[in-house]
Amino acid sequence: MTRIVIIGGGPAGYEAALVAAQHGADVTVIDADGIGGACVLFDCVPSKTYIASTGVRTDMRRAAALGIELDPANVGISVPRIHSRVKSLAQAQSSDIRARLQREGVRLLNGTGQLMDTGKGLAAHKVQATLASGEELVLDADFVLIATGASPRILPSARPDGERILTWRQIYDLDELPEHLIVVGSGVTGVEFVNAYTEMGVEVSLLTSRDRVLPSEDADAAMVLEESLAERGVNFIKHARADSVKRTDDGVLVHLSDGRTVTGSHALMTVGSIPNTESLGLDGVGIEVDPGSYIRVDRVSRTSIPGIYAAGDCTGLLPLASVAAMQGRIAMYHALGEGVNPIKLKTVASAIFTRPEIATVGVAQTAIDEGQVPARTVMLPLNTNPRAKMMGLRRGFVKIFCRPATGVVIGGVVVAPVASELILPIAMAVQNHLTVTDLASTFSVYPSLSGSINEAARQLMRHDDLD
Ligand SMILES: Cc1cc2nc3c(=O)[nH]c(=O)nc-3n(C[C@H](O)[C@H](O)[C@H](O)COP(=O)(O)OP(=O)(O)OC[C@H]3O[C@@H](n4cnc5c(N)ncnc54)[C@H](O)[C@@H]3O)c2cc1C
Ligand SMILES: NC(=O)c1ccc[n+]([C@@H]2O[C@H](COP(=O)([O-])OP(=O)(O)OC[C@H]3O[C@@H](n4cnc5c(N)ncnc54)[C@H](O)[C@@H]3O)[C@@H](O)[C@H]2O)c1
Repeated sequence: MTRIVIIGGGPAGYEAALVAAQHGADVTVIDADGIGGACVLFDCVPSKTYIASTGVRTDMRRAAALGIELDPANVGISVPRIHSRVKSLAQAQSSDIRARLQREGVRLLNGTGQLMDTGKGLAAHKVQATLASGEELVLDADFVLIATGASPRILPSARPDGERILTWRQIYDLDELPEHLIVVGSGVTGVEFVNAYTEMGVEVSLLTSRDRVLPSEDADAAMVLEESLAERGVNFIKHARADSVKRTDDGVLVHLSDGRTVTGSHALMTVGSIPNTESLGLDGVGIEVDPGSYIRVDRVSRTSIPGIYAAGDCTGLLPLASVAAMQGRIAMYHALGEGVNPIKLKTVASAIFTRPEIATVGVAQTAIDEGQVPARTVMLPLNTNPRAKMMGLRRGFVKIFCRPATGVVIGGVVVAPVASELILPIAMAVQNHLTVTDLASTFSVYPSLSGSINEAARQLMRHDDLD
C-alpha cells in the first residue's frame, strides 16, 4: 500500500488526503492548529461568517431607499454573539472535515511535522511528527505533501498585542467594536475588513501604500469600491506606508514613513502573509524555495525533490482556498499515477467579499491593455439592468473579454452585490472555451442581474456580425 504523509490539514492537505484515501493509499495527516487549517479556523471561513452578519447591516442601510424605515443607529449589535457565532461555525466546519477524513480511514495526528530524510534524493522519505502530547513519531512515506499554509506577516515595529494592535485572527476576541479602526494595508484582506467594520458603524481609516485600494485587482472595480467606501465615510490615507504602530494611553499611534501620523482606537494589520516553511527541515532535504521562502513547485505540485510535493499557500502560487485544494488533489493524482491535468491559473474564479462584491476570472484587463493578450472587451454598467433598478442598485458592472476573431470568452469581471455567485457563467465559459454567442444565447431569468452577462456577451457578438 502506498504510504502518504501530509503535513498540514488545511484545504490543500485535507482535500489531498480525501483523494489519496479514496485511491486506496495509507494516509496520515499531521496538523498543528486543527483540521480545516487556517482557512477554516482563522482566515477565510471566520471572515466570511463575520461578513454575513455585517451584510444584514448593509441591507438595513439601504432599506430607506426602498421605502422601509429603519434607524441603523438604534439597532442593537451583539458583538459577543457575532464573534461566538464566527468561532463556533469555524469549529463545526473543522469537526465536519475531521469526521469525513476519519470515515475515509485517514489517520490524523495533532502536532507538527518535519522532514527527516537522512540524505538527499532517497526513494522513500521520513517525517518526524512531534505530537501535542509531547510524543515523537517517525513516519515512513513513499510520498510527502507539504501543505503548511501561511501566517500573518508581522512588522517588528507594529507587533500585535491582541488588544489594540491586531491581526485579522485576533479581532474575534474583542468584546466591543473599535471606536476608530485604522486598517494598515489595502489588499483583499484589508478592504474586506474595512467594508465590514464600516457597515457595523465603526469609523474606519485605511492606509493604502499606493494611490488606490486593491492595487493588484481590476482598476475599474477597485474604483467603484473606493467610491462606495468613501460615500460611507471611510477615510483613505494614500501613499502611506506604516513605519510603526504603537499603543498610547487610549488607543494607537501610527507613524508613516513620510513623517505623517494617524491616531485611532485600534489598528488592524493586514500587510500580507508569510509561508509556514521555516521549521520543516527543507534545507536538509534539498527542497528549493523562492525568495520569500515559498516552496518552488511545478504545475503538478512537485517540489525539486522526487516524491515530495507541496500545495497551497506555502507555495505562493495563488493564495486561495480553491487553488490550494486543487493543487493538493493534483499532487495526489500525480503521486498515485492517475491521469492529471496540470493546474491552470487562467481559469480560477475569485471574489472579494465587500459591498459591492468584486469577482474576476481569466485574463486581466491590464494584460489586454498592455498588449500581452489580444482581446475585445465590453463593460456594461449594471444600472441599465431592470433587476438592478428594482433593487435600487446604483453601482456595478459586468465586463467580458473575448478573443478577437473567434469570440471565445477568456475572462471577465463582475461588480455587484452577489458577484461571487454571478461570476460562475463566465468562469464556465472560460473553462470550456465557450464563445460570446454561447453566453448570449443561453436563457437567463427575467428580470435578473445575470441578464447583464447575456447582454454584455450580445454586445460582443454584435461586433462579430459586423466583422
Ligand atoms: C482573511 C483571509 C480571508 C480569506 N478569504 C478567502 C476566501 O474568501 N476565499 C478563498 O478562496 N481564499 C480565502 N483566503 C485564502 C485562504 O484562506 C488560503 O488560500 C487557504 O487557507 C490556503 O490553504 P492551505 O491548505 O494552503 O493552508 P492553511 O489553511 O493555512 O492550513 C495549513 C495548516 O497547516 C498547519 N501547519 C503549519 N505548519 C505545520 C507543521 N510544521 N506541521 C503540521 N501542521 C502545520 C497549520 O496549523 C494549518 O492548520 C483568505 C485568506 C485570508 C488571510
Ligand atoms: N476573498 C478572498 O478570496 C480573499 C480574502 C482575503 C485574502 N485572500 C487571499 O490572500 C491574498 C493576500 O491578500 P492580503 O490582502 O492578505 O495581502 P496582500 O499582500 O495582497 O496585501 C497587503 C497590502 O499591504 C500593503 N502593505 C504592506 N506593508 C505595508 C505597510 N507597512 N504600510 C501600509 N501598507 C502596507 C501592501 O502594499 C499590500 O497592498 C490575496 O491575494 C488573496 O489571494 C483572498
